Amino acid sequence: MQPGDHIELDITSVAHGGVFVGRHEGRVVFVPDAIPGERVRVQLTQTGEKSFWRGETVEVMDASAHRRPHVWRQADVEVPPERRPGGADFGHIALDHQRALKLEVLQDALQRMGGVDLPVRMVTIDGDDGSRWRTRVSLHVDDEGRVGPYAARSHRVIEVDDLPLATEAIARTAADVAPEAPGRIDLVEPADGRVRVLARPRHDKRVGKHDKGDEKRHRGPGATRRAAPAKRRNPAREVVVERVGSREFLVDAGGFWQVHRGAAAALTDLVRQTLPALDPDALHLDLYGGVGLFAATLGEAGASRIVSVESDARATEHAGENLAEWVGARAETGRVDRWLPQFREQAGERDLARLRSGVVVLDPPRSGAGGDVVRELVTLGPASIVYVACDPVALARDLTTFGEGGYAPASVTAVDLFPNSHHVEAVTLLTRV
Ligand SMILES: C[S@@+](CC[C@H](N)C(=O)[O-])C[C@H]1O[C@@H](n2cnc3c(N)ncnc32)[C@H](O)[C@@H]1O
Repeated sequence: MQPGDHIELDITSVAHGGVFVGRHEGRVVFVPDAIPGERVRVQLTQTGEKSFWRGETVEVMDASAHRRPHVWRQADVEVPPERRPGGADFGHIALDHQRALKLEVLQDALQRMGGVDLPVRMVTIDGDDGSRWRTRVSLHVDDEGRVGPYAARSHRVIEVDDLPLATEAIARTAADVAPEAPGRIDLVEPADGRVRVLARPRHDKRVGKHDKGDEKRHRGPGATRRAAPAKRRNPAREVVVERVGSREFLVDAGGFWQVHRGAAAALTDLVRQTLPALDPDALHLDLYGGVGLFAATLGEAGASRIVSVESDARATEHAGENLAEWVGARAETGRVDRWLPQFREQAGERDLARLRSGVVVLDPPRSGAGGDVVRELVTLGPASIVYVACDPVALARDLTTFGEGGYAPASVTAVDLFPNSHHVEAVTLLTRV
C-alpha cells in the first residue's frame, strides 16, 4: 500500500506520544485522533517502514463512548488532517478518560522499560476543566505573514480563530497580534495578568547575538560569573513575578516557568508531600532548578543547606534572589552533568557526608537526566531522590539506571498538568535499598 491509500482500522491501545495503535494484516499502524475501542478510517501517510505504518484518522466509523466534540473546533476529526492545529491531541476524549489513558501509558512504560510494578495514582489541579490553562503559548509567523500554531506533526502555520487551551487574556491578545517578521511570537501571562508579547523574528541579527550570549552563559559547571543586566530592548528579559500561594518568584518573561496556571502550586504540593522527613544538618540539591521553585519547597520543608543547579545564568540569578530568605541556600549556574562530578571531586568529606543524608530533587527537561547524571547521583548516594518527570519513557529509562545503582521507587504519582494533550507529569520518590 502507498501513502494516500485508505484502510479501516480497529484501535486497540494507546501508545506513547499521543498516538493510538491498530493492526492492518498484522502490521502495527499508528494514528492520532482515535480512541481505543473505535473503528476508524485511516489515510496512510508512511508505509516505508517494515514493522509499522503511520496514518491520519479521517473518519470515525464506530465511535467510543469517551469521544466528544474536540475542545478545539478546528482540530476536530471532521477537519482535513493537514488543517488541524497541533497541541491538543487528546482534545477529542472526555477528560476522565484522557487521564486514564495517560496513566496507562505511564504505567506501561514503567513496567515494560523500567521494571517498576507500583500502583500509580493521578492527581489533578482543583477545578480544572481542561481549558484556559496555558499561561505560555508560542505562535509562528510564516514567510507569507500567516500567524498561528503549527499544524499537528508539521511546521506549517495554521490560522485559528481561538486558542481554547490558552488563558482568556492570551487568546484575546493572540487574536490581534500583528506579525512583523517570520519567526516565533511567545505570549506570556504572568501572575499580574498582563500579557507580554515576545517577538522572536527568525532573521533578526539581534536574535542571533542573543542566542550566542545565552550559549556562553550556559557553559558552567559551577560558573559563578554574573549574567549581564537585562537589556531593556529585549522584552524576553523583562523580569516578571510569578506566585505560588503567597510566595513570589522572579523570572524572565521569556524564561522557564511551569505552563499551566495551577502547575507550580500543584507540583510544589506534590513534591512537598513526596519529600521524606528532612535531616536538618543534611545538604539537599535542586537539580535543573530553574528559578528555584523546588529549592524553595525544600526550604519550606525545613532544609537549611540547599544548592540549586541550573544551566541558564539568568534563571540562576533569579533563583539566588528567590531563595534569599534561606541563608544556607545558594544557586549555581552549571550543567548538571558537569556540576555533579566537579562537586564530587571538589567538595570536602563533610559536604559529601551531608549529601548522603540529604534529598536530591531532580526536574530535567523532556529528554530525562540520562545515564551519566543518574550514575553520578548513585555514586554520590543521597538518602532519597524526588524525580519530577515530564516524559514517561525517559523516566522509565532513568529508573532502570537508578535500579542498577541500588535505588528503588517507593511511590509514583502522576499529575495532569497538560489537559487535552497526551503529556503527563510524574513525581517519583526513590530510596536506597
Ligand atoms: C523542566 S525545567 C524545570 C525548572 C524548575 N524545576 C521549575 O519547575 O520551575 C528544566 C530546567 O533545566 C534547565 N536545564 C536544561 N538542561 C540542563 C542541564 N544540562 N543542566 C542544568 N540545567 C539544565 C532548563 O534551563 C530549565 O530551567
